Amino acid sequence: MTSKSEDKIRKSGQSIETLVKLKDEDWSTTPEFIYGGPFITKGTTSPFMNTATPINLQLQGTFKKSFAYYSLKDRLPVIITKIIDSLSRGGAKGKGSDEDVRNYIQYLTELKSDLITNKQYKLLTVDTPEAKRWNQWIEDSPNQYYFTNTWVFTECYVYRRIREGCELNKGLINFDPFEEQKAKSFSNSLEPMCVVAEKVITMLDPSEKDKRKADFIMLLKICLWSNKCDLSLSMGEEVTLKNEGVPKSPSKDLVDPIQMIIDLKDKILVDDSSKIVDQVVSRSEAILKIMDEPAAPTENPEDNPTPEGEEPPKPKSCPAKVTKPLNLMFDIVCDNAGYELFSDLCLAHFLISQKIANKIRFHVKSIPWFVSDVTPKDFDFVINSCVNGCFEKVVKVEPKPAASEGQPPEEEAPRVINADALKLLGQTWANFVADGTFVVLCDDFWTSPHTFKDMKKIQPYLYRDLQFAVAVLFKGDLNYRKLLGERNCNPSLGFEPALQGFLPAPVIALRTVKADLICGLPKGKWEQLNKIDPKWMEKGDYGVIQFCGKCEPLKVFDRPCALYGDTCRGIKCF
Ligand SMILES: O=P(O)(O)OC[C@@]1(O)O[C@H](CO)[C@@H](O)[C@@H]1O
Repeated sequence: MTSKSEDKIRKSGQSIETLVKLKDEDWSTTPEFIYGGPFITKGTTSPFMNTATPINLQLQGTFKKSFAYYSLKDRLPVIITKIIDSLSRGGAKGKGSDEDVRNYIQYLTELKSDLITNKQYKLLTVDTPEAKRWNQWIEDSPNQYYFTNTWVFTECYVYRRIREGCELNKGLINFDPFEEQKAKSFSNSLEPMCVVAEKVITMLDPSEKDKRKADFIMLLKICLWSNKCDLSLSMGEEVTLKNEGVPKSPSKDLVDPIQMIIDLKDKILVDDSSKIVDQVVSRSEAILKIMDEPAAPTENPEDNPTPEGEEPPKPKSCPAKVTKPLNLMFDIVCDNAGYELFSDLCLAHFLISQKIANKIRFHVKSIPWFVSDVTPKDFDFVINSCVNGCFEKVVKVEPKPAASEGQPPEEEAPRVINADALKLLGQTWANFVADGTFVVLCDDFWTSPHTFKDMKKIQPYLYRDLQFAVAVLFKGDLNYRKLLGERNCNPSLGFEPALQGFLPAPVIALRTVKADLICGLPKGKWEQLNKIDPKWMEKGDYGVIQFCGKCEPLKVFDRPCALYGDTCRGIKCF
């Protein structure tokens, strides 16, 4: 494609399909595509272009120099192949019958073939309301081919299909093809978990302002770097902080996430952590004040006279009319299980113990997703495994430099790392789950192909739920892509405009960079990093901590009764 036509696309801001028409519907099944990768063929207008994603367009597999193209062509097929291999080696033993497993293997083989030959999506065949919604989204989608739709749509579609293969085979209905990898990744991360747990224990007593701020910032950074532990980027290969290397650690034998914060200081490209702490704390205090105000009665007693001798009913508001939070809630839209979820739980615990929140809502995925994303089962698994954690390591500590010249360096006693603190935290988290301080939610929107600017339209109830939060923390790269509408915006565009109107509550993003889109960089930084390493956006070596404090005020909801039938009787709210 010429730079002139790139310019045209850039300026028009239109989708590529409106400009480059696929003339031949069957182009994707030509030998040129199947046997040599999607090359541009003579005489056919190909949608593939030898460019990176042009600015302001959405990421999609047609841009051959983009991570989307590489991911659809290589990474995702490998992930499917690995499931097939594991099933062939008995990976679903005891879960489904031999026939179930055979069917699933066949289903996955077809799915992989459809993906690599850029076929048109097939509709889901399971008969559930959620699958029907998915089919509607597919049918409404202007482009229904794997490489020519947006990358996020296709990826989500593939994971939804991986799930459908289980739903279609009775014995595999509860089967998670990634469970084993997630469990392994947890046990391989016990060391950094024990190190962090020991530190977190020192952050839980009520503390003065400066210490509280420093601890909050440290936890944000621990949570940021925990996003390196993502099994989809590694295509299922083991990832722990261990293989990330901790260059200058004083005790080299230890995987120490606290030291990592210092070592990776320069890899945080945008750091709003101080602003996050200040604004979250003051919003939490402001909400607390509103919560303490007496509730205005919402009913007219004359309409419902209390029978003589009975206590008048306590005024209850229709949730649709509630415009002030009833709890100090902090929401975490989770990403990966294992060490990453552990770090999120540490932050959540800190927020509760410092009374910045009194309830944490964890939003997780209802189905296995992007290999290592948290499901409700993983959530329980991580907490239970912390409760039962077993680990001990004696680490040699580097001697301190000599106090004065001529003196030998001061020997340090070895450090013993064990799971005592981890168990204690795990037990408290189990109690928090039991008493409702920690709530696990899994709205289907999180496993839909939609980006967040459309949440209000597609899933208005979820949007409104988020509006009650002190802040909403979005973890990881996929959530980041969805926050930015999967759009390759100008890298120096501010975070707020990049969100394109998605402002339910203050938004925090903690993301290690694993896809080629970003916002909020100082001018010139993106170009400078590209010169050092053209692939810097695909490796998770850099991170951003971004914040948008602007949010939509909570108003009376325009959909009173559909959802709240139990509490909302007719047009009157009690
Ligand atoms: O959301 P996460 O776990 O941080 O990252 C998910 C991820 O591995 O998957 C996508 C490609 O499949 C990439 O954008 C990203 O690298």
